[in-house]
Amino acid sequence: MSLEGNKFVLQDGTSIPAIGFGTGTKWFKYGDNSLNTKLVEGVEAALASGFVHLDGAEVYNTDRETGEGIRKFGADRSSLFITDKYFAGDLSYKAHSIEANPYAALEASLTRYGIEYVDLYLLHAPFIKKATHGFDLVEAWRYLEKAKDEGKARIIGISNFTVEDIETILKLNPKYKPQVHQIEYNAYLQNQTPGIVEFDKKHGILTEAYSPLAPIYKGDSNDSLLKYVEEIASKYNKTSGQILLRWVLQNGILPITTSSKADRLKQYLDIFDFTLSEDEVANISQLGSTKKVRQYWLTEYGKL
Ligand SMILES: NC(=O)C1=CN([C@@H]2O[C@H](COP(=O)(O)OP(=O)(O)OC[C@H]3O[C@@H](n4cnc5c(N)ncnc54)[C@H](OP(=O)(O)O)[C@@H]3O)[C@@H](O)[C@H]2O)C=CC1
Ligand SMILES: O=C1Nc2ccccc2C1=O
Repeated sequence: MSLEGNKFVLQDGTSIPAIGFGTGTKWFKYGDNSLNTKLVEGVEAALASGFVHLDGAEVYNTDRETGEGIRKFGADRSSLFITDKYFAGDLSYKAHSIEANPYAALEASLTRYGIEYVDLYLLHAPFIKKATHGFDLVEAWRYLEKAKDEGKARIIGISNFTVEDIETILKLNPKYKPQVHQIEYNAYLQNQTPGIVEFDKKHGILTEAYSPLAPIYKGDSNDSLLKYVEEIASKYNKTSGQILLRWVLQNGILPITTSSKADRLKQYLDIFDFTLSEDEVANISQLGSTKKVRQYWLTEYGKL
C-alpha cells in the first residue's frame, strides 16, 4: 500500500483517490428526510473542484443528496470512488440501522443513491452483537463479503475498530480481509485506540483519517503546533489546512475532509505538488502529541 501521486494503491493493485469529500459531520441529517439542496450543491461543487472520492454512510442520511449531486453534475460513475457505511450503532445501541443486516442496508443505500455499486463498504463501528443485532461481528463481516462477491461493493473495510476487533475478524481466516480502516486521526489524535495505526500498516490495511483538520478548529491561537504549521505554510506558500492534510498523507494515511466553501475545496486538493521534509513531519507529530482531542466515540473510547 503506497501513495502514488494523488492515489493510494492497495496491495492487490486497487487504487483509491487520495483525499475524500465527506457528507457526514456538518451535513449529517439522521432523522431528517427532507432533501438538503445545499448538500446537493455541495456535492456538485466538490465534483467541480476535482473531488472524485465521496464518503457517505447510512446514518448520515445524505445518500439521496449525493446521488442527486452526481447526476446534476453529470459525473461518469466509473470516474468516482463512493464509500458507504453500515449503521451498526454505538455501545448504547439506542439508534441503529433499520435494515435486517449490512447486506440489506447496502441494497437500500444503493437504491437511494441511484447507483449499482459502491467502491468501498465499511462497518461504521464494531459494536455489533448477536443479542442486539441478530448477528455478531464475524457474521456482519460475512455480509460484507457477500456484497463484494456480488459486485455491490468493490472493496470492503471497517471503521472505528480496535486492534482486538480486527483480530476477531482476522482470526477466522476470512475470505476477504478488511482493506481499509477509517478512524479519527489528526495531529491531536495520532492513535484513536492503542496501536491501531501501526497494526493497520502491519496488516496492509489502508488507514483513512476523518477529522484531519481538527487542530485548526480545536486549537487556540497560542498553540505551539498551529504556530509551527503556520510557519511552514508560509515557507511552502500553502495554508495551514494544506500542511495538516499533507502531514496525514505523508504518514501513509488517506484524509477525509469536507467544506461548503468552493475555495477551501480547491485548496484541499492542491496538496500533491509539495513534500514536507522528514523533520517537518516529525515536528508536527511531536508538537501535536502535546495535546489530545477526541471528538467522536467518546463514550466508547474515552474522553481525552
Ligand atoms: N467513520 C466515522 O465515524 C466518521 C467519519 N467522518 C467522515 O469524515 C468527514 C470529514 O470529517 P470532518 O471532521 O468534517 O473533517 P475535517 O477535520 O477536515 O473538518 C472539516 C471542517 O473544517 C472546517 N475548516 C476547514 N478549514 C478551516 C479553517 N481554516 N478554519 C475554520 N474551519 C475550517 C470546514 O468548515 P467549512 O465548511 O466552513 O469550510 C469543515 O466543516 C465527514 O464528513 C464524514 O464523511 C467524520 C466523523 C466520524
Ligand atoms: O460524520 C459523522 N458524524 C458522526 C457523529 C457520531 C458518530 C459518527 C459520526 C460520523 O461518521
